[in-house]
Amino acid sequence: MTQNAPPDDHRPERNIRLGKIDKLDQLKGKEARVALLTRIRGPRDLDRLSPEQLDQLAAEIRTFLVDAVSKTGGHLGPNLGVVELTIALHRVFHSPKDKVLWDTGHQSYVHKLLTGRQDFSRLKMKGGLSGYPARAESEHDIIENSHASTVLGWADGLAKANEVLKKDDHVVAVIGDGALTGGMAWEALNNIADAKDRPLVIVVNDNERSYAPTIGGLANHLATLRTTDGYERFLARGKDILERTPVVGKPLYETLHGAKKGLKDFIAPQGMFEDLGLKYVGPIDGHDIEALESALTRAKRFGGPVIVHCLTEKGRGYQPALQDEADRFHAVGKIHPDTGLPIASSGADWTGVFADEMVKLGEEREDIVAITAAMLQPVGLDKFAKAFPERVYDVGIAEQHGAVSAAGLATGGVHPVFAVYATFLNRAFDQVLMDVALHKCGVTFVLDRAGITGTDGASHNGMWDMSILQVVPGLRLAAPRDADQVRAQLREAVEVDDAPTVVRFSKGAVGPAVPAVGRIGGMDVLREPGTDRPDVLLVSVGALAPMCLEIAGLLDQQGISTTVVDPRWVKPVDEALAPLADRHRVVVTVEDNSRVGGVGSAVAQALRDAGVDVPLRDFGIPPRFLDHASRAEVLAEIGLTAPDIARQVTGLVSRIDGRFADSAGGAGIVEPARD
Ligand SMILES: Cc1ncc(C[n+]2csc(CCOP(=O)(O)OP(=O)(O)O)c2C)c(N)n1
Ligand SMILES: CC(=O)[C@@H](O)[C@H](O)COP(=O)(O)O
Ligand SMILES: [Mg+2]
Repeated sequence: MTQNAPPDDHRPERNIRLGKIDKLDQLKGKEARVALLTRIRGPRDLDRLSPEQLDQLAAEIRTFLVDAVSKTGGHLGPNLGVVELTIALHRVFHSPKDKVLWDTGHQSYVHKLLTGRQDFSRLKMKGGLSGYPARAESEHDIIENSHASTVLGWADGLAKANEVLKKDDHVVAVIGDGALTGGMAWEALNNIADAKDRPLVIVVNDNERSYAPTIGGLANHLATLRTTDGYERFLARGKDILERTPVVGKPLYETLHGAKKGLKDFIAPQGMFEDLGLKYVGPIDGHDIEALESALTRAKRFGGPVIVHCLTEKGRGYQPALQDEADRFHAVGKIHPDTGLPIASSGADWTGVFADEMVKLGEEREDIVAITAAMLQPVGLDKFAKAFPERVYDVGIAEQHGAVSAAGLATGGVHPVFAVYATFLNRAFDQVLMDVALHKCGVTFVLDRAGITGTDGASHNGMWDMSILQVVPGLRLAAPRDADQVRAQLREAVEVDDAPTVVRFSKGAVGPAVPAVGRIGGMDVLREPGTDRPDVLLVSVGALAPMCLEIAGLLDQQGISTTVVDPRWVKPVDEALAPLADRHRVVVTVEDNSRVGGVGSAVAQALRDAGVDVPLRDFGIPPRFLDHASRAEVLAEIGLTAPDIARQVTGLVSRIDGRFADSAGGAGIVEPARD
C-alpha cells in the first residue's frame, strides 16, 4: 500500500442498498437476454419503463457489458459501476438539449448504449466505437479528451454560455472521485461556487477508486460523507415519521428542515462543498434508480450549482471485477467472461522492464523515491511500492503537483523518479520547465505509452513529449530501443542530479534486443554502410530501431548504402552527429513523435548550427489528431512504415544524383502523399 493511501480495511463500510438484481450470476440462471436494451433507441425510450423494467434493464446492460467488453477489452469496471446512474441521468435530463458531460469519458459505455449505439463488436478498433465520447459518433457526446479532471471546467463554460444566451438547457457533469483529485477540478469548483444563481449539476461518482483506492484528504472527506447516515436519508425518514405524527409532527418537521445547516453538519458533515458555497445533496445510493432520480430531479430544479454525491461500486455485479483488488478491472484486455482471466498472456513489456530495474535501483540507492499520478500499477511502480512502501508517493490524478513535488524532493536531497504516461505529462509542462529545470533539479521522468498507442484514440498517443520537452533548457531526453537500453538509460538518468532527465518508451511488448555494432560519440551504430562513401545516415529513435534496420535493408536492395545510428540520448543532439552527417549525402530521422519540433527538427537545427549542409528528411507523426485504431494500423495510415519510408528515401536519393531514370517507371518509386 502506498504511503498515503489508507489500507482498504480502514475504509468505512459502504452502506449501499443492494439493488433488486445486482449479481450477474443471479441473472445468468434466468437466461438473461437484452430484450429491453435492444428496444432502447434513445434516452426518451427510458421514460416509459416501469421501476421493475428499469432494474431489468440495468441487469441486461451489465450482461451486455461483460459479454461485449470481454471480447474487445476496455473499461469494464468503471462502466459496470455507472449503470443505474446513467439510466437515471438520461431519464431526468433530456440530452442532447441538456448536456450530459463525462470526466475522462472511459465510463461512457452505458451512455452510448442508451443513446443509440449498441454495436460494441469493434469497440476501440478501427471503424468501431471509440472507447470515449466522440462528437463524430453522436450529438449526445461533448468531451472526448479522455484526460481527467476537465469536466467541471467544461461545465462551467457551458453554464456561462447558457446564461449569456438565456437558454434553459441543463448542464450536468459527472466526475469520479479520482478525477476530483485533479487540481483543475478545484479551479473550476472555485469559479462554479462563485455564481450562486447559475444552474449547474455536478454528479460525484464516488466509487472510492481511481485505479487503486483514491488517495488524499479529499478521499478521506468523501469517506466521512459516506459513513454518516446520509442527511437525505435521515430527512426522508424523519419527514415520513413526522408527517404521520398528529398535530406536532408537521410544525416540528418544518423547524428541523429550517435548521438544516446545523442539522446537516451534525448528521453528515458537508464541510468542504458547503463551505465552498455549493449545495450538497447526498450521499445517494448510486445503484438505486429511484433515489437517484429523486436527487437528480431536486438538483435539476435547484437553480444554482449543486453537488449530487453518489456512492457507486466499480465492477458492480461482476465477481471477477469485484474481486480484483488492484483496480476492479479498470481497463481489461480480452478476458474469459466467466472467470475474468485474460485470454492472451502478454509477454515481456516495456513497463515490466522498467518495473524490475526500479526495484534494483531502489535496493542500491536509498535516495531513489518514486511518484505516480494515481497509476501505480499501470506505470510499473507496484513492485517498487511493495519493496519500498515508504518511498512511493501516489499524488492522485495530479501530474502538475507530482512534478512540483518532485522538484521539492530533489531539492531536499533525494532523487525522484516520476513515472507517468507521456500524454499526461503534457499538462505538467510548465512545472517541468519552471520548477524542475529552472532550479536544476535532478528529477527523472519515465514516460510510458510514448509514441502511437492507437486504441485509446487521439488524446492517448504519446506523440508530443519529444517536441515540447525540446525547449526545456538543460533537460536530457533518452529514447531506449530495447530492454537493455531501458535499463542502461534509466541508470544513466538517475545519475544526473542537476537537471531533469526523461526516459520514454512505447506501450506493450518490448521488441527484440537490437545490438550495437559500433559507437560514435555517445551514439550506438546499429548498422555499418559497407562503404567509405555511404549515401544515407539514418538516425533511428527509440523503439523504431527494428523498423530502421528494415529500411536500411530495403535501401540496400536499391543499391543505396546506409549507416544506422541510435543516438540513445536524443536531447541534446550528440556532438558527433553533425560531423558524421557530413560524411553522408542524405540524413534521415525516424521517430515515434510528432514531426513538428521533434528529434528531426532538433537534428536539422544542429546540422545548420554546424554548417553541415546535407539534405535531411524527417519522418514522424503528422501534427493532427489521430482516430482510434491499432498501433500498426495508425503507423500504416501515417506512412510510418519501412516500405513507405524506404520508398521516399529512394526517391530523394534518386533526385539528388539522378541515379535512376526520372520516368514514372524509374525504379518504380512512387512517393506516398506526405503530411
Ligand atoms: C490527466 C490524466 N491522468 C491520468 C489518467 C488515467 N486515468 C484514466 S481513468 C483514471 C481513474 C479515474 O478515476 P475516477 O475519476 O474515480 O473514475 P472511475 O474510473 O473510478 O469511474 C485515471 C487515473 C487520465 N485519463 N488523465
Ligand atoms: C482512461 C485512461 O486514461 C486509461 O485508463 C487508459 O485506458 C490507458 O490505457 P492503457 O493503460 O491500456 O494504456
Ligand atoms: Mg473512482
